[in-house]
Amino acid sequence: MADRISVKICGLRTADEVAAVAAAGASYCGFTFFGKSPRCVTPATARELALGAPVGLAKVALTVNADDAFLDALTAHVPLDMLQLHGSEPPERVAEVKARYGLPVMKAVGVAEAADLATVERYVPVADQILVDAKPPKGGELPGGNGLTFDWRLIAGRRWPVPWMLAGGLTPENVGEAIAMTGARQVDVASGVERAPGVKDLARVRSFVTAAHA
Ligand SMILES: O=C(O)c1ccccc1NCC(=O)[C@H](O)[C@H](O)COP(=O)(O)O
Repeated sequence: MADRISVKICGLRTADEVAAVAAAGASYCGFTFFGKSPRCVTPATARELALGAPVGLAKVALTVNADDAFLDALTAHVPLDMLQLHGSEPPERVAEVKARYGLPVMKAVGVAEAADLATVERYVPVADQILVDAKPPKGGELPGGNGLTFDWRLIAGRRWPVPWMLAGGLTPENVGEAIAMTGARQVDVASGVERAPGVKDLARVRSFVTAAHA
């Protein structure tokens, strides 16, 4: 039997959300550290959530062009399993972060057209994982978490020599089709399982994980 699809639910803000995500069978939970995001949490809140997370649920910190001072404080304070770099960090910065903190690093890359796949290739030698996400709208406030899909046919059948996750506009309704079309073995969602910006709908979280696993 093929391995089960791994699911990451991103942008958690409460202990109830963390517990529900774990109980639903997700593999990763994400905490967002980006001031303009409705999903933003402080390191102090993330610490409490991370300390209360069940064993086996990987805790991912999402940052956007964070400097060493922020990452030093974050990693000293919050027990984390992975760093997700969601800004315009170049490959050299990904390598630097990986070496400095000794944590696996996932680099998000926005895809809107075939040419963007060359960007994915640039990160393959340095990132532990790649998050293949929709490209954010030009001039938008958020570099991710916008609920936008991209044309999944662009990556149908594509394989990279590092683990990768599919993200961007996924929902309980479309995640099965997205997996079937792209061959993704890992999926990530933020807004598609919310009832209001930054507030997870726990029934949709369960439906998403069930649909991904099906
Ligand atoms: O979720 C945010 O608010 C966010 C803010 C800044 C950078 C990235 C952000 N989210 C990134 C994620 O990991 C999302 O899960 C991914 O972009 C997909 O989001 P969505 O389309 O809403 O499922």
